[in-house]
Amino acid sequence: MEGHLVSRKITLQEVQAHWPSREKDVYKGNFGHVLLIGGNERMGGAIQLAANACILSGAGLTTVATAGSNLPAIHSVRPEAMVVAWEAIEDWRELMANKDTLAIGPGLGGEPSSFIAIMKALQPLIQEKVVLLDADALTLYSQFEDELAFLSEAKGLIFTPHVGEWRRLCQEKIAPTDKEKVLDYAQNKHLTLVLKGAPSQVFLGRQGLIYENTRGNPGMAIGGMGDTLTGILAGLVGQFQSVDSAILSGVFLHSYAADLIYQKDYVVIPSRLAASLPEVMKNLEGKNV
Ligand SMILES: NC(=O)C1=CN([C@@H]2O[C@H](COP(=O)(O)OP(=O)(O)OC[C@H]3O[C@@H](n4cnc5c(N)ncnc54)[C@H](O)[C@@H]3O)[C@@H](O)[C@H]2O)[C@@H](O)CC1
Ligand SMILES: Nc1ncnc2c1ncn2[C@@H]1O[C@H](COP(=O)(O)OP(=O)(O)O)[C@@H](O)[C@H]1O
Repeated sequence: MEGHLVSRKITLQEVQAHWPSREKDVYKGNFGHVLLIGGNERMGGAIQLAANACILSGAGLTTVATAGSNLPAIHSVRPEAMVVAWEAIEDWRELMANKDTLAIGPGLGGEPSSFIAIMKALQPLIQEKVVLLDADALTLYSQFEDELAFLSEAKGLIFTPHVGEWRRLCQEKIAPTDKEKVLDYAQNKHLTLVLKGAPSQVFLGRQGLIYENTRGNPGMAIGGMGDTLTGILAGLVGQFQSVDSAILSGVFLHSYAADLIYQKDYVVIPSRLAASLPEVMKNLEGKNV
């Protein structure tokens, strides 16, 4: 039956109540090292947007693995990022070993062999990692689902499809409005599923819960907005007590920051949204220093 399950709401009050404050003596190692993988020669902007949002949402350290041609652009826009050209990577496992969160997909392109090589390198490390698949990585996942079943053993597994990617993921078998079946899908795969839309829904497969976002606006209908969400989510994972609270808070933060811009602007430019994050997060923390 469609729409049978009741969703909880992700509200400003709830997000504010659980927003973490930074202790006085923290250092970058307390907030996670994120590895972002994506950005082929044509879509370097996608991984750049993700890296920008990841850093500006407070990740302790951010490393980007991308096509070599993207390195100068990323360095010049976000010197805080460490950047590795994927042509030069001889051992993906070594690169992944000291990273806590891996986000794969923005601008990756659809070429299967390098994706499978990355996934094979990840397999022995899977239980220590939080893994987020987005964009082209979701399309590739839908083609190699059986080989990638090991992903369910990850410390945290997050998929962030828009409706087009969702259709591919479920082989057109589950309507995005059929919450019961979407939750079943997330539960079977031990997955936190962010089904992006207006509004976005979050299916917490490991807890059997569904949340609906209460923010977002039509100014967000612009390329790069999902890449920005991926950066925010990856950036928050190392800053929250649990993966699920980071994802719920991140989905809210993304659209809340967009709503603040939409009050004045007709369209919400993704890099502008990212630039506003440190201040918006400070207000969500709500603690006077
Ligand atoms: N600056 C850049 O380099 C950018 C790169 N991008 C990258 O472009 C690649 C392809 O992503 P796309 O999403 O464009 O293409 P996809 O082919 O993955 O998805 C688009 C298809 O899904 C359908 N669809 C149905 N509902 C949809 C919805 N609510 N939102 C979006 N599509 C919906 C569309 O009609 C279309 O057929 C990704 O790697 C992405 O990261 C984009 O994010 C745009 C910006
Ligand atoms: N009309 C809208 N109302 C609310 N949120 C929207 C609207 N349009 C887009 N969004 C949000 O913007 C983001 C778009 O993501 P996506 O389609 O993956 O972008 P891209 O692939 O170009 O980076 C999602 O988080 C989605 O929820």
